[in-house]
Amino acid sequence: MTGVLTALHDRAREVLDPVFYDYVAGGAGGERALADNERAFDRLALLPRVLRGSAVRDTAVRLPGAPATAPVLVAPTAFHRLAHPDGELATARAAAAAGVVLVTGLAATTAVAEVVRAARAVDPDAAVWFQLYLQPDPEVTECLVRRAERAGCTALVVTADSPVFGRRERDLRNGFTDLPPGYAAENMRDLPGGPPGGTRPIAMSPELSWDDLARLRAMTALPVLLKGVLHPADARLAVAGGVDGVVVSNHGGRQFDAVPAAVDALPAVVEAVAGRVPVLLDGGVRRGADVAIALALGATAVGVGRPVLWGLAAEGERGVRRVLDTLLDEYDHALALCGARGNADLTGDLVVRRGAGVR
Ligand SMILES: Cc1cc2nc3c(=O)[nH]c(=O)nc-3n(C[C@H](O)[C@H](O)[C@H](O)COP(=O)(O)O)c2cc1C
Ligand SMILES: O=C(O)C(=O)c1ccccc1
Repeated sequence: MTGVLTALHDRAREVLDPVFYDYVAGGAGGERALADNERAFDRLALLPRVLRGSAVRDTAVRLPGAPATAPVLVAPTAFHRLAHPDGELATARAAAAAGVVLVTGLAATTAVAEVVRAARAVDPDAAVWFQLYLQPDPEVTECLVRRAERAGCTALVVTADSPVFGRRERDLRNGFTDLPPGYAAENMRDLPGGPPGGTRPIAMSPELSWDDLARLRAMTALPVLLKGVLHPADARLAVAGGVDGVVVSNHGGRQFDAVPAAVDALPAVVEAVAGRVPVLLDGGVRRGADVAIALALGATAVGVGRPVLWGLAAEGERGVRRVLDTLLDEYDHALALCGARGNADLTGDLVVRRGAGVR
């Protein structure tokens, strides 16, 4: 029950300011979607094949803007310096050392150029992607894209599940609305229309449309992934709009309480995308077996959000490294126990509903 990730979570709860702990741990509304993300994995089981394994298992995946890489990514999360003084620099070093793609966020407390530099100092081939919210002013968006390109990011992840900010009852109760003094969203510094040397607030807009995605698509040669897709029709529109990947996500249950668990939304999106681009998933991944379940259901890779912040808060770079290494070790072990020689042997017939029997 209490694996490495649980222990790091417990430690993070002890060391963090309770207001920031709540910000990370919490979700929108009654936290039903938050709880369901993990519970949905608990409701699924894997049906191993026997006598067909291998001593060496091929866990590498091909993703846009990344060398052959592990099937686990660091999902974009805000404000790493509130978890640990080394902030995003520690996360970047740990991800690079583990061979994992880091998706650094628009709301990072370290500028993207510094994040990429830290990752590349560990591994010159380390892949860092940049997550952004399309800003209502296209000039601001363009400036952010150029910044990510110049920094050396190899893909963009556009988060589409936030037309408005989620109602997070813990944050409302605690009065947590923004970064405390002394911290800033460094990627928002020196932008058109903003104060010289200062930062602009990150805007969310309910008026964004597929035209805005098309404008971004035309703005850059970098691969673009669309994050926060749950409806299969949106997955089809995204592929038609030229995206290079789709991320099935409910934002860790932080946006809308009424949505299903990410892994429950995955199969329909995989079917709609029909192999045209990779489908990624995040939300509720806590064990290597969860990675295996998601891949068996058709995901190419999964993102982890909160566990990375727990590792960071508990032990800095070392804690993030422990989170990622544990998930990758557990995943390799799950492959062995499934009789899989690699990711490709994880097929849909291996996934059954726990408690429902096997047909
Ligand atoms: C504290 C925190 C901040 C987050 N900030 C962002 C963000 O700025 N942009 C974004 O696209 N997703 C953000 N997310 C969502 C994550 O990218 C991811 O979808 C989610 O955490 C996955 O669920 P998990 O925490 O269960 O792994 C955030 C999540 C957390 C916990
Ligand atoms: O907290 C979040 O989930 C999030 O996505 C976000 C977005 C903008 C600023 C800070 C956090």
